[in-house]
Amino acid sequence: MLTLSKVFGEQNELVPFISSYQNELETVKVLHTLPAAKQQRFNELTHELLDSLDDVHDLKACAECSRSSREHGNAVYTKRSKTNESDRRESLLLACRFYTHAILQAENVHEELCLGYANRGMALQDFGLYKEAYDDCECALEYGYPQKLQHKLIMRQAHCAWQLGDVRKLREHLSWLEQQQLNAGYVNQLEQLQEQLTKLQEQQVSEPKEELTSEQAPSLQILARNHKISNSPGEKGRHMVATQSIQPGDIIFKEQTACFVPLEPGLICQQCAASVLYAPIPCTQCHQRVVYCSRHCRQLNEQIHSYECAGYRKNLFTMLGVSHLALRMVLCYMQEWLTELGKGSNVQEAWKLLMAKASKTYDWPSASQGLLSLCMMSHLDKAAAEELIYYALCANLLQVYLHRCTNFYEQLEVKTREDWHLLIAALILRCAGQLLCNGHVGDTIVLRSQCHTMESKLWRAPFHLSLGQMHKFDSVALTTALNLPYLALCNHACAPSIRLHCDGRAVSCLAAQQIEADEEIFNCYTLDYRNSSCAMRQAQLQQTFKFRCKCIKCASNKPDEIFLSFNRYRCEFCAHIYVPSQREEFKWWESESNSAINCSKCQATQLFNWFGILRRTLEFCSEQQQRRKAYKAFKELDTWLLDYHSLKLHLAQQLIAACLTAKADGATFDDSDYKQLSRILDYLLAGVAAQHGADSMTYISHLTYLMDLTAFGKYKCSSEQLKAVRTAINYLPTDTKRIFVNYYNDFIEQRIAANGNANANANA
Ligand SMILES: C[S@@+](CC[C@H](N)C(=O)[O-])C[C@H]1O[C@@H](n2cnc3c(N)ncnc32)[C@H](O)[C@@H]1O
Repeated sequence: MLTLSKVFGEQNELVPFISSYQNELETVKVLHTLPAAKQQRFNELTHELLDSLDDVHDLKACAECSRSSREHGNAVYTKRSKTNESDRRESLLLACRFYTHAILQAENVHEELCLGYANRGMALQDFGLYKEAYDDCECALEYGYPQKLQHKLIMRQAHCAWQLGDVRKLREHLSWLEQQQLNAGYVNQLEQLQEQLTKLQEQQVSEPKEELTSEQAPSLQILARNHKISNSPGEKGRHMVATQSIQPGDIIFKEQTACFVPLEPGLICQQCAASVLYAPIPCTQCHQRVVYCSRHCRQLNEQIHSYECAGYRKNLFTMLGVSHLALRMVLCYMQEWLTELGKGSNVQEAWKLLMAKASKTYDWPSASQGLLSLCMMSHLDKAAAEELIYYALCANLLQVYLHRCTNFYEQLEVKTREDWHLLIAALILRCAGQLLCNGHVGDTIVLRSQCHTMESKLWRAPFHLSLGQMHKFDSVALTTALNLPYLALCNHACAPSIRLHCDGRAVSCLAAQQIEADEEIFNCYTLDYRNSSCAMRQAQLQQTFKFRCKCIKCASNKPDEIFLSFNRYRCEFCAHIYVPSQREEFKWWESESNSAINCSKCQATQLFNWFGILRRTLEFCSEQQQRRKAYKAFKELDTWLLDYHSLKLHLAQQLIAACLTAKADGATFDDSDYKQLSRILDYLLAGVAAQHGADSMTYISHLTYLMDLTAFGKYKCSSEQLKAVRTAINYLPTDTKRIFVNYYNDFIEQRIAANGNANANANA
């Protein structure tokens, strides 16, 4: 297989040096107007690269693997207990895991796919995941489930429809079943479901209201006119300004993008960006790299995916980073941009017309997302020549990919092919340039990497965790790269005045502090002033965003005071208080390299034996004696690590997580364990609030420890903390929120009620 760097290296040598930048169209023209021999070699290289990425799987082997996984699933499912609820659940979830493997491994082998789906549907239905089970039956039918057995699946779908209260579907399936020759057992089931249908019809005098689905929701919601976009010319460009006093926590706007790519394609739904928890539905063509949370999502993404499927199959996009999102932008907004492009009689004119539209000023809140995106700024004109050529080569590669591997160009009939190739490459290049300084990354709370969603110990019922399992949702992951052109109108400050909460493709922008009328509203493009030094931020802002930050934090005479306060050590030899001299040394425990840290006064290299001692005990937290050692070692950190030291917070988190994991695995804890853990947790939460803010995703992820300890009845939770938990839950994305709300209601509410604090419900 050819590598991107090798091909780009060779192509680079064929292309003349671009000494002065004009625009994206002129840049890609350079790649299309080489002397004949060079042009031929250049094009050959692109084609060879695309060909070399073809990864054809042996379908016979896929079918065998899939069958074997399904048979394992069947063996577990058949042996499920009829009496012991927890054993039964364990078998069902394990069977589901095997069936999911079977579905993923089957690739495009329909005979295996339909059986995998049919069997997973059966296990999911038994577990109570009716929506997912219903979809699996539908998939099994789609992939050719044997006709003579189809009544089994339809009966299952009817059962799920009944459980979901879906009268229309239940009626539809029952009327199909009534036409069939069924044996006595099925006739009995049919009669029971007919009774349920009558009951449901009586209950539902009116049809249930359709929920506002993502595709109907407006892309931008300005919930209160508390801000405006200022177009004033000048160094800062457009920016967001408050038009009235905004209180902390007030919502400023909600933006939902049509354009994002999952950073973990196999775990995040390609359509709605939700975490796919239980039952992924993969595209069967692109080696499991694309999954959906439902058939509905798969259907909504069909058009876009038809242009990307081959690219995923070739694993092309992971190599291209931001250029993949740039391609998505072109795919998502092309229809809108075509109106303008189509008016030009040649490529030059078409480009000019579109760029004229891009340089105008609009009423930004009411502009469409395609128009807002078109108008986003770019700094490609300031990029170094190598950077510019790299993005141009990516754009060219994607343009050739669209032409060779998809039918994308069929919608563009208006001009000659060559024109369109130039235009599309120029548009991809332009979008990449815009995304470099306007793109966003979405984060969410996820299950720890070593845990599996279908782990039986985790769940007592669908979306209901078992007691003591909440802490497994203690990880924050960057899951999506999103284009949010309205949010992108916000300028940067190192102490932002907003905070963002992601929910799939949507982001809510809330005031992080009081913002007065006429004050500018700031986002933060880098780590904030508490988590990075001024020099680190200035370098990044200059490099990527091409400006020098003059915000209050950068302009203050001690810009790094707070950041350094999280990194103060006491010297093991002379007791002097110091911070490491090199910024790479600040988080040395996260890096592989073993660079020495020296005291700034006596220059002695620090031994950090205390670190090794604590780290070793963490591995044996199931043993009480080791835990005692760990608590003691943690206490002794006070000597060496000052205040809310980043390392001490890290170790506090590791210690609590290790202990709660040991407890979940059956270790016995006594009151002194809980006392110690509560003390460490108080320190951790206060430190994380100081470093990241009590509304940050990191803080929310640490509240999972508090939730477990409170659920055990072993943590004295203050009413402020409970309020913080309930508020935090409301900021979570819909898919995770459901799990947190259930845990709160299942375990914590009872505890509060027992302590006479009964009226707190997480669904506030
Ligand atoms: C996401 S855009 C923000 C909106 C932008 N001002 C516009 O007119 O589209 C980021 C770019 O805005 C400019 N910018 C953002 N914050 C700035 C600041 N604090 N000072 C100067 N320029 C800033 C930089 O050019 C940066 O690359």
